[in-house]
Amino acid sequence: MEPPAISPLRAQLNTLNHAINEAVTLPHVSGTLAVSFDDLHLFFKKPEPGGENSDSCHLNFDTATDDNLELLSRSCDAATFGRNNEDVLDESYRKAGKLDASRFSSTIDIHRTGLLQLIGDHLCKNLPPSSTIQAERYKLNVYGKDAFFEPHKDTPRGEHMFGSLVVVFPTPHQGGALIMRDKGKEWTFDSAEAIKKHQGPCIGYIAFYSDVEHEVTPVTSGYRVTLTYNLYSTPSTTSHANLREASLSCLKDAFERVLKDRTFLPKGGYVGFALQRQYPLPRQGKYLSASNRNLKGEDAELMSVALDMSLEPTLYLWYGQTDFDYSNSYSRLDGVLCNFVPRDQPEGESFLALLRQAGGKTVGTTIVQSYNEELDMWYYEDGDDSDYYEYRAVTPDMDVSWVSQLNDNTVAKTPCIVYGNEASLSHEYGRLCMIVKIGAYGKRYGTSVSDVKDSDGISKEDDDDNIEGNDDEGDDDNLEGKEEETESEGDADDALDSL
Ligand SMILES: O=C(O)CCC(=O)C(=O)O
Ligand SMILES: [Fe+2]
Repeated sequence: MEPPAISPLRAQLNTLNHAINEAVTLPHVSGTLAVSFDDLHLFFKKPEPGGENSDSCHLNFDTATDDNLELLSRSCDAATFGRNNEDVLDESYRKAGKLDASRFSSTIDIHRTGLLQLIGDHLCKNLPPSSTIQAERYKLNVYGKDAFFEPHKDTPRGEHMFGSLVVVFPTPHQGGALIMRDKGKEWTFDSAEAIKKHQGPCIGYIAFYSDVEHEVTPVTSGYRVTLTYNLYSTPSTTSHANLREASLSCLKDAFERVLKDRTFLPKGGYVGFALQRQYPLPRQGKYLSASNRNLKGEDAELMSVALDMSLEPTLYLWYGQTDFDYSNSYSRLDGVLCNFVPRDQPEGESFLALLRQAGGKTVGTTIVQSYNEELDMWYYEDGDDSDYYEYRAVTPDMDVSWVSQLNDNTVAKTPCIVYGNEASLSHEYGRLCMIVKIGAYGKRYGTSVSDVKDSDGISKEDDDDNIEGNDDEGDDDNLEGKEEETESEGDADDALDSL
């Protein structure tokens, strides 16, 4: 059977989706960096059976002997990792030694090496020039023969943590490559080889978004010593993007083409994008940060383009509804959009009802019809052949046309067992979506946000109740930065308290 014709709306949404996929940026950066001999000193505490009065030892990574490194290795504790909310010691998953930050001192000053600018140029292109990146020293890891670390994602330690940095010291070794996997792609950084080729004192480095899965392959000889850092970006208070025009233009062109097309949502509406990367969420009961400038890679580009075009992009957590109760009605609610992180589901209560009570917006998907020539009929792309516009007993707060779909039942949490490098603290990864408000044809592009609000063809009711544009100058606690919303903020707070 011939594949069914794609509806004009789906074709337009696909144009945007392709442009986003084209905008993909590498989620990591790696290489070697020349440093001075003086940057390579390490002081560490040798363990004493009794504890406290342990001797201090010293080595320089440029000249360290096997004996020096063996002593360092013996001074380490066995490295644990996070499995859900527990720190676990399991040598079938992670075999390595580690020293906590309080047990060693290194002379390398990462903020002085120029490495953070380089990382920022690759991973935080959207940050305004005034923003800075901070590297928080985390742990020293020592991998002897056969040591390794199985695939995991680094545990998020705050909303503004965007990445991880691994510095590899120049000790002779083989194996211990770092492999990263992301969206079906794989990259390997063999720091041992890279360092071998470098003349003079150097370090190997690799920085990546911390939601990128990574592993360390077994070391086959020598000692591999790494220093890890958590990377944070400061929330910015200046106007949005600093993206290079070249990388933006493709996505912007696609947006412009679609918006100029009079058949694309002629009366206006909402368009949804599943964000490509995962982000640390604030703790339960807190509002999502308005720090949408801390988005990563292609998500940052999408946000920048939408802001640039005055499209009122807003970030939400999406809770999908999968268990429809058709016996009750023909209602078709696809899910709820929340700008807060809900508390856990109390037993026996309807989670979606609670989300709604707390201020979540119920969402239906705009029906996209396609024509099948062979059968000479129109059908609904999502396979639902009931005409739910007629039967929909519960009207969703809004209909969204999805450019890219979020499908999981609940997407606020990384599903199943979470392997991290530390037991989860107050943050966990969540998937977000961005909803963009599109004005009616003739009033959508080049109009200011306030023009769009008043006359975009979206019903007044929608304007009042639904998505309010995020105040981009908002601070961490999102709604506190939203001046117009004091009433609903209070409501939402009360409702959250009752969760
Ligand atoms: O030592 C390394 O190369 C990576 C360590 C790591 O992935 C971690 O500590 O989370
Ligand atoms: Fe890691």
